[in-house]
Amino acid sequence: MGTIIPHGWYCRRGTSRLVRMDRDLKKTSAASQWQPRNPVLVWGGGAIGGCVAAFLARAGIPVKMVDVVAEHVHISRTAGLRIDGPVAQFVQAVPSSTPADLEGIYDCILLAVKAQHTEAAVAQLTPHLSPGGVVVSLQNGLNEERIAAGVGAHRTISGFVNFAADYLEPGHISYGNRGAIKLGEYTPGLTQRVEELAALLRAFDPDTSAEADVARYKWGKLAYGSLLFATALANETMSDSLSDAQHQPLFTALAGEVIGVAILAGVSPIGFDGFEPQAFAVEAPVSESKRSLSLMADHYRHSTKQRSGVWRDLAVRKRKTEVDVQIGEIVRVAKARGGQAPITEVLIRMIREIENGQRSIARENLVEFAQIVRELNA
Ligand SMILES: NC(=O)C1=CN([C@@H]2O[C@H](COP(=O)(O)OP(=O)(O)OC[C@H]3O[C@@H](n4cnc5c(N)ncnc54)[C@H](OP(=O)(O)O)[C@@H]3O)[C@@H](O)[C@H]2O)C=CC1
Ligand SMILES: CC(C)(CO)C(=O)C(=O)O
Repeated sequence: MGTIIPHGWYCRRGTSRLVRMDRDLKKTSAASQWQPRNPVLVWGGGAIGGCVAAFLARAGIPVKMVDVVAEHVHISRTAGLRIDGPVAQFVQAVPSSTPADLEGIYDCILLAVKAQHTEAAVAQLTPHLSPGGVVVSLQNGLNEERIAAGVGAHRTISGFVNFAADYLEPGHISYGNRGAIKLGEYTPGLTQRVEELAALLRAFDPDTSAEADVARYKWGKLAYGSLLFATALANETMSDSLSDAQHQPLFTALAGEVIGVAILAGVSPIGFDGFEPQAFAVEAPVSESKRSLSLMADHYRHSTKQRSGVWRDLAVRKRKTEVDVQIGEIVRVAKARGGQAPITEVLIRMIREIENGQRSIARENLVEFAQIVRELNA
C-alpha cells in the first residue's frame, strides 16, 4: 500500500516531500511547485465538487471538472465559476467538460456526485482512470463499496467531508462554512498516497487530514447526517431545529440508534464540528447530547447554508434526496447484522412521503416523528 499512485504528479520536483499549503492560500507560492502528470479530475461539479475544483484551480493546480449540467460546464470554463459566501469570494475559470466530451486518462479523480449517482458516474469515469490512479469519494454515505466494485478496492480512497455549500445556479456556488475534511484508505491503514492526497486538498482547506481509519468519521457523519435529514422535515433552519428543546429527545434517540448500528458493524465513530458520538450513547446523561446538539447548531449559525442539502433537494430543487443510498444503508447494515434501526426507518418513510408529494415540509412532522418514537420505546 502507499505506492500505487506514481510519485511526482503532485509532489515537488525530485522529491516526495509533501508541500504544506500556507493558510493564506492566495499568497502561497506552493501551487507553482506542483509537478502534475495530468490534471486532477473533479467528477460532479456541484456544491462540493465545484468548490474544491475552483479552489484547486485558483491555487494553480491543474484541474478539470466534469458535470452533466452542460450550462454549468460552459459557464465554469468560460466566464468562470463564481464562489461566494463568508469563506471566500472569487470567480475562477475551471477547465470543464461533460462526461460525453471528456478525453484523456487521469491519476486522481475526486468524486462528488450525490450518492445515488455513484454507480453511473463510476461507469463513466472508469475508462479515464489510469491503472495506478485513484477515485477519492468526497461524498456522504458508504459509497466506497460501489466505487471499489467498479474500479477495484486498490484504486478506491475514502473521504469524509463536512463543509457546507449550495449549488445556486449554473456557474454559481455558495460556500457556506468550513468543516472537517478527512481522507483515508478504503481498507484501514495510513499510507503515503493518502498523505499526499490530503496535502493536495489543503489547497482547498488547510486543515484537511489523512486518517488511518476514516470509516470512523464516515459513520459519525451518517449519524450526523441522519440529524440533518430530520431537520429537513421542517422549514426551520438547522440551527433552530437542532437547538429546539422540544426536538432534542428525538434527535438524541435518532443519533443514538445510528451510533448503535455503527458499533454493531464494528466501527467506533469519532466526532467532529460539535458532534460527539459518545454523547448520544444510551448510557450518556441527556445533558451531553443536548450540549453536542447545541454545538452543532452553533456550527451552522453563521453559515450562509442555513438548511441542509436534503431540505434544498425537497423544497427548492423538487427532486429525490439521497435518503435510500445514504441513510437507507444504516437500516441495511443493522439488518445484515441481526439488528434493527426502527427510528431511522420512520425517518426514511417520512422523507419519501415528502419526495412523493404525500406530505408537506412542516415543524409538525418532527412532533409526529417524536410521538412515533415514544410509542416505539414504550
Ligand atoms: N452540499 C453540502 O453542503 C454537502 C454535501 N455532501 C455530500 O457531497 C456529495 C455531493 O453533494 P453536492 O455537491 O451537494 O451535490 P450537487 O447536486 O450540488 O452536485 C452534484 C453534481 O454532480 C452532477 N452529476 C450527477 N450525475 C453525474 C454524473 N454521472 N457525472 C458527472 N456529474 C454528475 C449533478 O448534476 P444534477 O444536479 O443534474 O444531478 C450536480 O451538478 C453528496 O454525497 C452529499 O451528501 C457532504 C457534505 C456537505
Ligand atoms: C444533509 C447532508 C448530510 C447531505 O446533503 C449534508 O451533509 C449537508 O447537506 O450538509
